[in-house]
Amino acid sequence: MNLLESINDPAQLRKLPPELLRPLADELRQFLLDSVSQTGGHLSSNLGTVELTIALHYVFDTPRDRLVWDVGHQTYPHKILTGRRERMHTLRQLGGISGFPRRDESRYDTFGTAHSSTSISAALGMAHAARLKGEHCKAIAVIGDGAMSAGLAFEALNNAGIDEDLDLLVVLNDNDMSISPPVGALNGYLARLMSGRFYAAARNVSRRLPGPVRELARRIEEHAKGMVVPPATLFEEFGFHYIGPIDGHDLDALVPTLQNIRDLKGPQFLHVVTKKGQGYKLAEADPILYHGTGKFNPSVGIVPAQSRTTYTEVFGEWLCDMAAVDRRLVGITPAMREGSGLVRFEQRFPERYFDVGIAEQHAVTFGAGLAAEGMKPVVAIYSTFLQRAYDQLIHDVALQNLDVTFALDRAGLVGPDGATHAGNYDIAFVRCVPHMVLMAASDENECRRMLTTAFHYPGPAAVRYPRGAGPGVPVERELSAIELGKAEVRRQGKDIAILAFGSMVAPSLAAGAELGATVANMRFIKPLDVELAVRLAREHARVVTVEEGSVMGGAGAAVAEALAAAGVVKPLLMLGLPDRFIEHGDPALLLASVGLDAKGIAASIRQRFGTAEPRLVVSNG
Ligand SMILES: Cc1ncc(C[n+]2csc(CCOP(=O)(O)OP(=O)(O)O)c2C)c(N)n1
Ligand SMILES: CC(=O)[C@@H](O)[C@H](O)COP(=O)(O)O
Ligand SMILES: [Mg+2]
Repeated sequence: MNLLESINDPAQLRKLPPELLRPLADELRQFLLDSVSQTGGHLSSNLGTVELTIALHYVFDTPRDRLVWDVGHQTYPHKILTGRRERMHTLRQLGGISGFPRRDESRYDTFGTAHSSTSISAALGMAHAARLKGEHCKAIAVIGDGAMSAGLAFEALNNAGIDEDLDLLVVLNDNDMSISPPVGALNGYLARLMSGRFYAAARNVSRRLPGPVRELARRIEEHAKGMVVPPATLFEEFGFHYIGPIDGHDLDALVPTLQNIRDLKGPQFLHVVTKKGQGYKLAEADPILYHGTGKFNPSVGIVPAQSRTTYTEVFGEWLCDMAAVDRRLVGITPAMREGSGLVRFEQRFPERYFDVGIAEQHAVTFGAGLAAEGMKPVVAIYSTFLQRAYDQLIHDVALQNLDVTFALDRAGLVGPDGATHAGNYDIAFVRCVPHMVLMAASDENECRRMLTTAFHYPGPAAVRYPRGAGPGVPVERELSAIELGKAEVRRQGKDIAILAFGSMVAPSLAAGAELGATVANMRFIKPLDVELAVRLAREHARVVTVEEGSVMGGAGAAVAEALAAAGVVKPLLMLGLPDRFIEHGDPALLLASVGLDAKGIAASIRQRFGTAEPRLVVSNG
């Protein structure tokens, strides 16, 4: 019998006898592997949550009971069991289902996520809402050990445990991994809990467990008699009833434990131990490689392919080169060692490498502290995750004019991760901060030079660059800087001046060639090359700005402000990302869909300036 195909809704799952849950888990895991190997996606974490997902939907009355996933990259089993099995082949593709929970995708997705450590706060809000509305349901947050390391999670714990009547369950899915190995004292603490708490765990749940499990628990309890009762856990000190750790792949332990907890009142904390990559040997052996995958053949595994140099690799190499010549350089990542290109740096300069955990706010202020003492920190951070640390950027770094370099990876559209991970706002939110320097790299070599420029600049400076490869420009070995605030004209034309920023220089050059327009690589968003912008505006009948970032408040707006301040009134077309969230999909298709490929740029210019009389046009795409 194909069990999985018979489940289109958790209500159907709940009708299964418990002995069919194991075969269901095996089918689900196989389906998951087949499916993700054909679409790409977050594999290891999902292989690890198969049993936990089944048990949660089996025991709780979802969606009446609110299941809130943290990060949401481990929700494929949840998607499969909640009516989206047949759409899994569309995962993370244009028009397909998202790789993360989405409220508009399913009523089982109670809270949209993808940035980490929000689940306890959101579930707490839901638990309070239920009580205020007089509804009876449980709010359940499922959070990983990596996500648990963030301040936000602890803010929520701190707030939740004081309320003894709250119908809240926090499930800690502890697989002893973040994307890379977890860091910090919490990780050590969880490991100690795992080694020392089995007796307490068994004692806590044994009284209401079914036959065989109760017997096992009784034997453990018996065996442990005479042991010193361990002190209260950290989570108990926060006001939670702590249960665990239990084996998160053992349905015979998970289901009765959850059934037991279901009937308990007050904040509950269940510590579940799982294995990242469970059930697929290759992923178990290398959960980092299989954290996020492209398409691959499951019987062979991921085969490293020759590909073009990425901006991330350019950064990683620059960091090592600069660290070799300047001992003050310190590299900081908030839990994104692989994604941000710091693997080699850690190997070569371990004493100057800091993975601070999923803690963007701390990463930035930690950098500020280092800079305050004369070190030269480089904070490697995805544009989207810098959003988490905006106050730290302003209050701790910029306000004190501290010498921190920001390497802003994944600037612009990122593709399959979609709107949650798109780095669309950094231009708008960084350029308005005093003291900040902000550059956008138009090719790989310029990226290296800009990083050197930012590093030598004696204040806060950021370089933004996109996900993946650039135009393929060879990268020099020297560490040469660019003159601060100086743009360059890359193509001389007439009538139209295109002022392009970063990744939009290459398509603008192609559009400029088609239209006979002048094209400038503006390089700096701040300080803007006002002199060149004004001169080009004066010399041309029409001005166009192009950026891979939000048009509102973006680089085009900076040009508009500069022209207005200089009293230059010219028809101005501002191209960039529109005032809406852009979904997941192939990055090239996404850029084309918002008119930011060469064809789209040329078409927009023709469409807006196709009239005989130039007119002032401000477009938000
Ligand atoms: C605010 C934020 N920072 C960084 C990330 C990138 N990220 C996604 S998953 C992940 C690791 C999460 O570890 P854990 O919660 O233990 O889940 P696991 O991957 O082990 O299943 C990280 C760092 C993110 N999504 N959000
Ligand atoms: C879930 C999450 O936040 C990360 O795993 C992210 O998907 C990584 O993105 P990149 O693939 O761009 O490194
Ligand atoms: Mg983990």
